[in-house]
Amino acid sequence: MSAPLLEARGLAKAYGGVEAVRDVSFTLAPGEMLALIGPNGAGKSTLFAMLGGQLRPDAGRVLLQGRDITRVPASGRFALGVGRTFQVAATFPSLSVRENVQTALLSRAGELFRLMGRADRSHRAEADALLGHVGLAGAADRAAGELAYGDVKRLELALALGNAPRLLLMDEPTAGMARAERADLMRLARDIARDRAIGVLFTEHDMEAVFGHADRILVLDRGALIAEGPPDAVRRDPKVRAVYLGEEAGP
Ligand SMILES: Nc1ncnc2c1ncn2[C@@H]1O[C@H](COP(=O)(O)OP(=O)(O)OP(=O)(O)O)[C@@H](O)[C@H]1O
Repeated sequence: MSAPLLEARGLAKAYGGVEAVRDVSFTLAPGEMLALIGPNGAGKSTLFAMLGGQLRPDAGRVLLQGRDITRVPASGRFALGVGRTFQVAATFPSLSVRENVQTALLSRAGELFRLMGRADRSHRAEADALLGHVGLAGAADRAAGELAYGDVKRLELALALGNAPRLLLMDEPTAGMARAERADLMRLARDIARDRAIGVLFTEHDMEAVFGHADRILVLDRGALIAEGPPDAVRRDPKVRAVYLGEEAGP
């Protein structure tokens, strides 16, 4: 059997006396949408940062297609095909939508230093193809700063795809979006994950986005993984229900 796309083995991290993440293990397959949920303070951000390379675990391993990347920093993981989107979108507002994607493509190719005067020509066809994938073909010439928020999130997805990731880490992809836009973005991410065999791990507070669009869900509580499985099984799980009982965002 080939190695999973991503494997976490016994990850742990403590801040002083607070065990933020305790012995967490899971795998992620190519093309799979895996959600990471849990109440406030459960350890989601800490786990996410260990997978992205922003934080070194106290114990445990992170493997990408069987390769141990535990000690590889974020920049090195990016080069190995680990992409990331952020809660607050990172775009250049004064550049056009197309130029934003061209810039990401140039930076992948290590050509950023030659950017001046070239962005208008370089990687134009590839940028337009990516914008087509995320439904922004009609907005290519607009300044990124003029986009509606939902479209900024689509642009961010196009920027992440510019690096041809194998694994995409999405931190609260639908934060701040209207309900209808949220479903659209999640569908888009899911289609892209399947079409390109990209494994997607996302944290999310919006339970509709999670239970409607994840193939599988990991549930953290006080640093420990208390449940893992497809949405229906996780929704019925008594441990999960107990954790979310009385919480507004309960599944
Ligand atoms: N830099 C830090 N120093 C000390 N304690 C921290 C630090 N970061 C997180 N913690 C603690 O670690 C635990 C896990 O926090 P973490 O932010 O990973 O949870 P979370 O699930 O992402 O929470 P939220 O949903 O509120 O963002 C919490 O008890 C938190 O207070």
